[in-house]
Amino acid sequence: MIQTKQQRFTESINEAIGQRAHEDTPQLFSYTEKIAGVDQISPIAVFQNTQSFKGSRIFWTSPEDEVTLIGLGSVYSFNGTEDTNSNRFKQVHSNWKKMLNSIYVDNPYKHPGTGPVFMGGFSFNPEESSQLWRNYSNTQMTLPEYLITIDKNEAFLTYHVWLDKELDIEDSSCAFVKMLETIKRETKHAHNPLAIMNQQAINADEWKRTVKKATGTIENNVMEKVVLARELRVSFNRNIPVSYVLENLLEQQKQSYIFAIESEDDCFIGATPERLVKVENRHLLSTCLAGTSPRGKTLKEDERLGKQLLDDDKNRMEHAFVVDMIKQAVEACSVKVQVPESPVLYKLRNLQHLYTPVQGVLKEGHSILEVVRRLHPTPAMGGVPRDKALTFIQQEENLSRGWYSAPIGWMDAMDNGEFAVAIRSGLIQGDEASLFAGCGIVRDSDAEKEFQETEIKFLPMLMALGGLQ
Ligand SMILES: C=C(O[C@@H]1C=C(C(=O)O)C=C[C@H]1O)C(=O)O
Ligand SMILES: [Mg+2]
Repeated sequence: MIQTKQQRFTESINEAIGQRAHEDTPQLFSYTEKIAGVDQISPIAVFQNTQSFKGSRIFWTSPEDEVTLIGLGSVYSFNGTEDTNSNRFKQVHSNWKKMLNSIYVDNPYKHPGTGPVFMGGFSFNPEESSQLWRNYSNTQMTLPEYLITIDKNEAFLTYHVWLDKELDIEDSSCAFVKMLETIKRETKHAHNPLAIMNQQAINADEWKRTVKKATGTIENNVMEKVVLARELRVSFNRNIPVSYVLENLLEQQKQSYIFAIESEDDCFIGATPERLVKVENRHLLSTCLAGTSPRGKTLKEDERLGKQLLDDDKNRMEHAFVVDMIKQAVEACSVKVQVPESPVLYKLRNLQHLYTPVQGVLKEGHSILEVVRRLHPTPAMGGVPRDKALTFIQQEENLSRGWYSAPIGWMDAMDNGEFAVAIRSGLIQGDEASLFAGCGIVRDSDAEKEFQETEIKFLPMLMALGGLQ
């Protein structure tokens, strides 16, 4: 079995070398193999058993259909230089298309999320830079050395290697086969729980004053909605093991995307319920998620809170701004757009939201990144009108958002992909973490209530860090 695999690999790489334009022209080889026995693969075990790639791993699991992508290492990374929002997505798109032209791809499976896949994310604001987010570029997309794709009953391993003078075919084929074995290794350890030593809400009172200022600005008809966020800096008794937090998030937040993006010594991690856009075989799905209530302690209370949320004018208003804008953006690049008349509830472990899906079929010649470019930031993260709200955020929020509330995700060579909005998230730095939470401020917002809303939005991350039971 192993021998056949090695043989197919060697034949393929030799074929790629034979077809290479010139020895001095850089060329990548992309090779995908199906992995037998998907039930023996645990995503968290894969993460734990690949410590040698620490600092350059990307973990991604989507909620309902549970597609898992794990990227290890990097053979090519694109760090954008464009500082306008619109240009950076265009820049990534053209860079990716150019890149794909020089990759020899052996992927007989053509399954979404296999073969060459660009993974990573963006900052909320391309013009912002800060000490806190020093290890994350404003645009950072990576072609991983290894990519493990798990989709329901199928799993795949994709491997990338440069066909250059340093290439040793024997070494490469051994490394590939070794990774096939590593993927199926069991997890070994149980973690000791973490203890919170200190927890500091950054500028909490100032944040409430800013909310009041925002409602004042809304009353003066300068804008209609703005999303304001704040930071909680938490320190622990020891270094935070990423796989421990990841394991907890996977267990506790099943309705969310679970992600971890390592960069050098830091890790941006979270459980976001918010899909920005998914494209599979040109079918497009986006999500409007805004309007929030806690979960009830009993079924009865939960249903009462849910009904209250559905009937609440203030929350419906927060939500409607998002639906209007996403519908417009999706219509600009899709046909057959479908949007339900009214929202339904989307229930998470710690809270519930108003939810409206937006579907369509992406027009020929349009890419997922174009949809991201049109959508980011939606009024669920920025506001309405966008420019007024962004100016308010920039001038008043007093926070380095970094990658919080920004698009993260992946795209493949077949124009499939998925991006989520990175909320319910935190930046892990050694034994400390910065957690972020925000909420939509509209005319009827009350500063104290909005503050409480951000408190419950910290819960998913606090729970996963072991700070709450
Ligand atoms: C900004 C966040 O969440 C957003 C704000 C919401 C609201 O104000 O009701 C709900 C979901 C998200 O669109 C966050 O969780 O940090
Ligand atoms: Mg809200």
